[in-house]
Amino acid sequence: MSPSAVAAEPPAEGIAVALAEVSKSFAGRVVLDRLSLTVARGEIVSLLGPSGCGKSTTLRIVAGLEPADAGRVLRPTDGLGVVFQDPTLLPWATALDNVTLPFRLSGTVDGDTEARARRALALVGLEAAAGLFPRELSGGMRMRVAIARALVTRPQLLLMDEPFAALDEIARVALDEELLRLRRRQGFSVVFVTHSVPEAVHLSDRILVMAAGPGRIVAELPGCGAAAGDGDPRVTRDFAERCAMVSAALRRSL
Ligand SMILES: Nc1ncnc2c1ncn2[C@@H]1O[C@H](COP(=O)(O)OP(=O)(O)OP(=O)(O)O)[C@@H](O)[C@H]1O
Repeated sequence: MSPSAVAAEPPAEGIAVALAEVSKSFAGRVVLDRLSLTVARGEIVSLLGPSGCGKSTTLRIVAGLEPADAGRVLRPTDGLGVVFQDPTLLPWATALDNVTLPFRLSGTVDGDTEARARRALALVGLEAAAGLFPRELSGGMRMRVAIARALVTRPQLLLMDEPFAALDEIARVALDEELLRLRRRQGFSVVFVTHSVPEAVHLSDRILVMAAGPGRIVAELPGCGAAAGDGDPRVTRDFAERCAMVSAALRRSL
């Protein structure tokens, strides 16, 4: 961490993450300029914006993988789960062993570890695949293992960077539904980076549209996440209208 980097602090009650006036430069080029955002406990918030506007940098600062140069970063002190586009599973380890990895990395394996990993696999519908290796799983199943690994420690906050972008449309929508179901069940918050307007609208309670040069939030719009029920919201007129509003904000951000 550079000497000027800001340290993270725990957020206030009811808040999952807050960035206040966060700035970040790479080699003298300002990538984020006094960016502020707040995510409430249990909320799903998507970051949407043109390529290079700083979505991943924002997520990496929240994750603590990148230091901010200025501003305040408030995030949970008791761990968070991170899922990237590449599920980054260990190819030589079974699905079960991949899910136990966070405990092995932190040296906290105990008599309950395997049962917790099996429960996390069951949460994503993969209890029967515990003994399979990544090469024996489809792309969607590998991503489910990565989600189980991110959730196995029961984090309050999940950070996801285009996690379903490499999947086909059917697998992607199924995982969007899965994530909403898991959130209803476990109550975690999500910061979700995506390039897909329908995905952002489907999943999110709120959508933050970013613009580049330097990266900042230029619009905030409601998604369907909070209203998600059993039916498919993507076929409703309300869904189409929300998508049109987000697309218009995205066009204005260019
Ligand atoms: N470690 C780094 N060193 C130098 N420049 C970086 C670094 N990380 C990101 N950048 C630059 O910061 C800018 C924002 O990158 P970032 O990956 O956050 O954008 P993004 O909105 O997530 O893009 P995309 O949608 O294409 O994934 C880009 O110009 C990128 O080249």
